[in-house]
Amino acid sequence: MKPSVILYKTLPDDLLVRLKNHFTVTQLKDLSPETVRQNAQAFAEAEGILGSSEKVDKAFLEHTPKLRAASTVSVGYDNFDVDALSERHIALMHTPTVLTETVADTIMTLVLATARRAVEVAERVKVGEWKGSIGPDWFGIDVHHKTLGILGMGRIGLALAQRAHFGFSMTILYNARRHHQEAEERFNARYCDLDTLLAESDFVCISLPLTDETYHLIGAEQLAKMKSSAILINAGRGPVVDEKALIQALVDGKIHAAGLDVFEQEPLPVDSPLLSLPNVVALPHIGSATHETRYNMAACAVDNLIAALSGNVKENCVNPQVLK
Ligand SMILES: NC(=O)C1=CN([C@@H]2O[C@H](COP(=O)(O)OP(=O)(O)OC[C@H]3O[C@@H](n4cnc5c(N)ncnc54)[C@H](OP(=O)(O)O)[C@@H]3O)[C@@H](O)[C@H]2O)C=CC1
Ligand SMILES: O=CC(=O)O
Repeated sequence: MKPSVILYKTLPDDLLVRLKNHFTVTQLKDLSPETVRQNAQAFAEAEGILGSSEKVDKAFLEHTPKLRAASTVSVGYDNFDVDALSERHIALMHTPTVLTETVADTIMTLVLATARRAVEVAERVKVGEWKGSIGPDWFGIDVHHKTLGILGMGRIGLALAQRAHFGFSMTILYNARRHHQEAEERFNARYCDLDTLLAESDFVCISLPLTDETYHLIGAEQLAKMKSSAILINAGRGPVVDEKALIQALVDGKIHAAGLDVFEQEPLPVDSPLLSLPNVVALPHIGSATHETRYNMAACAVDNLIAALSGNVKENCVNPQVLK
């Protein structure tokens, strides 16, 4: 008999067929307590789950006594209680690498859009304000040859450094838990402590995961250390930045602008003060959202679940110790 799995995300048709070739699939809209209650038998039988963005904690796991693998269509896994999964010997699979280049492109988009005020001035054109030669009140600032500070020199940080170094002749500073020889050798990146990076960067780009250590890593104190001409870009996770402190820093002119793909609450509430600030570019968490990359992520997640439930994992496992 095929193992039972819960799918809580829409998959392209061919990937759904691939999943169904291996498993008995119950497709549900989410993992909310209500959905779990209404489908108690399916959760009781499930050996695998596949989807994204839903919280998977101890309380959820009580409803899935047979679970052996969870496959997330994302690289970030802060919505999973990894310790609780590991205690139960449940493998957590994720999708690194396939999205790296696309997310780095998104970060560069935010760098350029904020520096050149592309969204703001395009809106002005649309409402008919472009009536003659533009003056300094529509000007932006240069990106090329500036200093880019990267918080988190992992896969995405490295791909960003490549773009900034070769494409824009930027000086690269970075902070991570350890030194990254590849970044230093290929992109002449310089390791800095956080305070130095904040003080010297024209652009501070966050590509960090959300963990206990990175929660509110950037607050009022850190924002005050940035240049008043500097721009903050966050494409890691919203709660890495204290959003209230960021709004205050933008309102007070402590920093020049912000480009944000992630927020403390998503979707961003329509009454967020961020939306009324002209120097903020707010994107709806589109870091990896291209047709090609989202397809590749879904395919990777399907293959990950097949590998995990057939005891054939070679890569992409967050807690490989459970496989021993
Ligand atoms: N906006 C979006 O749509 C997307 C957002 N993301 C986010 O980007 C994150 C990074 O992805 P990826 O680059 O693949 O992950 P990696 O694991 O490759 O890189 C993470 C980097 O963060 C560093 N880091 C972790 N904790 C700390 C800390 N406490 N202090 C300093 N540095 C730290 C790591 O340091 P070290 O190298 O020293 O271990 C590493 O350099 C994801 O976890 C996710 O949250 C990812 C994809 C899309
Ligand atoms: O935010 C997206 C991810 O893949 O993580």
